[in-house]
Amino acid sequence: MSSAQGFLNDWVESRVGLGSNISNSRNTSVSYNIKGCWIPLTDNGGRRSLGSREEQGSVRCRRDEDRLGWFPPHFDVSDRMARLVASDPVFRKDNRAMLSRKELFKNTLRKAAHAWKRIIELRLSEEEASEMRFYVDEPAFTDLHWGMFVPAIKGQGTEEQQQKWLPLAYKMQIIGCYAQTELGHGSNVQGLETTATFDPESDEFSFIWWPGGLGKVSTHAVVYARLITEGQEHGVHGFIVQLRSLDDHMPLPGITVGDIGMKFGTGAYNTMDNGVLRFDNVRIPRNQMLMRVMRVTREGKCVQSNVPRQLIYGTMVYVRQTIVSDASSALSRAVCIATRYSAVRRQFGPQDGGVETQVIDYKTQQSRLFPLLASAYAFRFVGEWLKWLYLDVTQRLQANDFSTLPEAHACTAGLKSLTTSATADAIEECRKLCGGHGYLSSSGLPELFAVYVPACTYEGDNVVLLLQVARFLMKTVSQLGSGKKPVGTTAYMARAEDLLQSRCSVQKAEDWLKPSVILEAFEARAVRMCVACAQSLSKFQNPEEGFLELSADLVEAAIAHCQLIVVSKFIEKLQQDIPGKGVKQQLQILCYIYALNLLHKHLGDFLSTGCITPKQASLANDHLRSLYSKVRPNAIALVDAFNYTDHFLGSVLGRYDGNVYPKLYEEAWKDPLNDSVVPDGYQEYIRPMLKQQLRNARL
Ligand SMILES: CCCCCCCCCCCCCCCCC/C=C/C(=O)SCCNC(=O)CCNC(=O)[C@H](O)C(C)(C)COP(=O)(O)OP(=O)(O)OC[C@H]1O[C@@H](n2cnc3c(N)ncnc32)[C@H](O)[C@@H]1OP(=O)(O)O
Ligand SMILES: Cc1cc2nc3c(=O)[nH]c(=O)nc-3n(C[C@H](O)[C@H](O)[C@H](O)COP(=O)(O)OP(=O)(O)OC[C@H]3O[C@@H](n4cnc5c(N)ncnc54)[C@H](O)[C@@H]3O)c2cc1C
Repeated sequence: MSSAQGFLNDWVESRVGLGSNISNSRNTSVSYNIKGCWIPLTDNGGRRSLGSREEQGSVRCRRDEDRLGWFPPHFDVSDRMARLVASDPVFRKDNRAMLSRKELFKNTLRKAAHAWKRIIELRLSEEEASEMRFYVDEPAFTDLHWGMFVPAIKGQGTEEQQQKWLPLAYKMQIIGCYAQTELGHGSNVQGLETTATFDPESDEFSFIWWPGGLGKVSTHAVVYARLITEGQEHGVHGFIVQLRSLDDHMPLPGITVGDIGMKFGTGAYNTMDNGVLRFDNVRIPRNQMLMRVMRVTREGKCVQSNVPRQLIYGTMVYVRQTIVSDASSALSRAVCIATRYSAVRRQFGPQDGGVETQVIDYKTQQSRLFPLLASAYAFRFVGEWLKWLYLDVTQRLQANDFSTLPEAHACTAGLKSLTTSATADAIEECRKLCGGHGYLSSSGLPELFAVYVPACTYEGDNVVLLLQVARFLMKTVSQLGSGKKPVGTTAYMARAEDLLQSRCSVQKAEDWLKPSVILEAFEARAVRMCVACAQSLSKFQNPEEGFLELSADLVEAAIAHCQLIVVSKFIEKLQQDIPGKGVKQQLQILCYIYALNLLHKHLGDFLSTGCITPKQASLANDHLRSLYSKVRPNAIALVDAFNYTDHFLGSVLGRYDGNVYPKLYEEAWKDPLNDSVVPDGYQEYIRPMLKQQLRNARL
């Protein structure tokens, strides 16, 4: 169930918004707030001086009373929380790269405690608290507590277990993590070696285990282990295990726990205490096994409930869905920095010695940057749709309708994989788009990359997840002749026969402006790649062997299917009423850029499957180029629309006021190396070397 349910219900009697001390005003040349983001379309050719906000025109900001479609975050909430965080010195983050791991981690604890205090003081709603966590912008143990520990108990615990554990978790009287991965097993959950053996004599389990989880904070964990009762194995299940004393935080007997050490980058994900945990005959009461899927009786008998055992993986489905929306946020942030800086940066220029050219005006810059801008919007829309799909499946599960679970699994797995891979690559591309200054820590991009890139691995390695999508697609294809009609995101496969034959109708570049033409090209490509894989698979006597042999092609087919989902949800979004002068038109342009850029990048697929001809590919490319010119005048407005504060962006290059160079200079002097003019070590190392050379020279 969504974390939107029951949150803090036990202790917050009424939910009130923030007090009036937090400014909600913002002057800008605006027209429309779409899904919590703001599109202030400019009328000055997009070349706003990047001056202070007060210098911008002050057309009244239109609120999103008539919000559209799937569940957009409230703009007001988001804006208020961003400002609340930005104005609070405890949430300062510009010094992260300079801190030692211990200082960094302690500072994270301080921020988490302060955030919790503010949440209580201000009686924040769940939505507000969640936005606050977003703007604090620092991975912390609380993410796992709220994001995985609580959902695991909600999804896999019985009513009775929920009543016992959730109030404690909601009040943070216990802090939990999600301990599933072992030293030797992450992707292969069924291969976990940790065992939970039921001992009917004492009514307790014993564990031996090695997890990745929270190394320094959690008092409890949901631990995944293979259940053994009466000498028989019953698959992997979740168990609530207390790790540390609630009095002095010392590990309980039989438990060895600690941090796994520094990870990629400075700052970045090192604010998180990923941990190592060893159990040595730890015993827990029987009723601490999460028993919604399977119950163990007092006698040690296993009783299967009517819910599918895949529900044990339910927490991962929930988190994968949130990761898709997070991808849009991380990507929009990098794109905002790169776009603003590209408008400030000038290189080369007219031969007559006039002002140099803004690098954003180079077609190469546009062809690298604008597809990323389009992707940020595309991922936002698909993320909102996925949230809807997730809520829908959870409601169905409650009514014992499990029919849409496989699709929900395939969509969350596939879109998590697609969007995180694209976002990680995009952040790195944005760094390069900012030239040398992008490599500076103060650009904000190196840390953003370092903190973001593990999203390609956690919650399921991206390739492993695409193979899950491929499995689902092969099943769908194999059922095509059986009368079972594919539905939801695979509904297009019902038209497989037509799509296998269809010919793209494009004759001139503008024909690529028809959503139906784009959709059909993506559908035909996906269906043809899936059917080709299915045909190759059918040649193997052993399907599992075939699956392994063809896995690289299957991954490509899964990507084609997932890209189709993103394109189709973008197009669907545009079929809705979108108020605001010119907004829909801008989004349409971004939609075409998203789709045609994918087509260009994956031309091999489209050509080799015969979906389009080389001539049509060339027309698509011509059209793509012309679309970049249409985005250019509004590029700054389209990134201002994300409404990120300078605090959140954490980037000198992405500053709203465009005052990049003086601030870069200022920032450089803040480095501890510049605390003294002559560096520490001069006397020991530099001086003797120089003197030696002097002596040698004299000789
Ligand atoms: C007060 C403040 C409030 C603030 C609020 C704060 C909110 C916080 C927001 C949340 C932020 C969260 C941050 C998260 C940080 C991330 C930290 C990272 C955590 C982790 O990484 S946890 C560990 C994750 N581990 C994995 O993902 C492992 C990946 N492996 C697997 O998922 C599986 O093993 C597998 C899917 C790859 C294969 O499994 P298995 O071998 O069992 O499966 P089969 O291939 O045999 O398939 C069996 C059938 O089951 C179906 N299936 C598989 N998975 C699922 C699923 N998840 N759901 C439904 N069905 C599933 C398969 O499709 C098969 O079906 P079939 O019909 O039989 O073919
Ligand atoms: C920052 C971070 C935070 C994490 N937080 C948590 C947490 O809170 N709780 C938790 O339990 N875990 C956590 N994890 C662990 C994470 O979930 C796993 O690392 C992840 O699921 C990948 O599993 P693995 O490490 O076993 O990779 P592996 O499966 O060993 O992957 C290694 C390579 O093998 C390939 N591969 C694996 N299987 C196949 C296959 N069947 N076919 C083709 N290729 C394959 C992969 O594509 C990859 O290239 C975290 C990890 C990171 C990096």
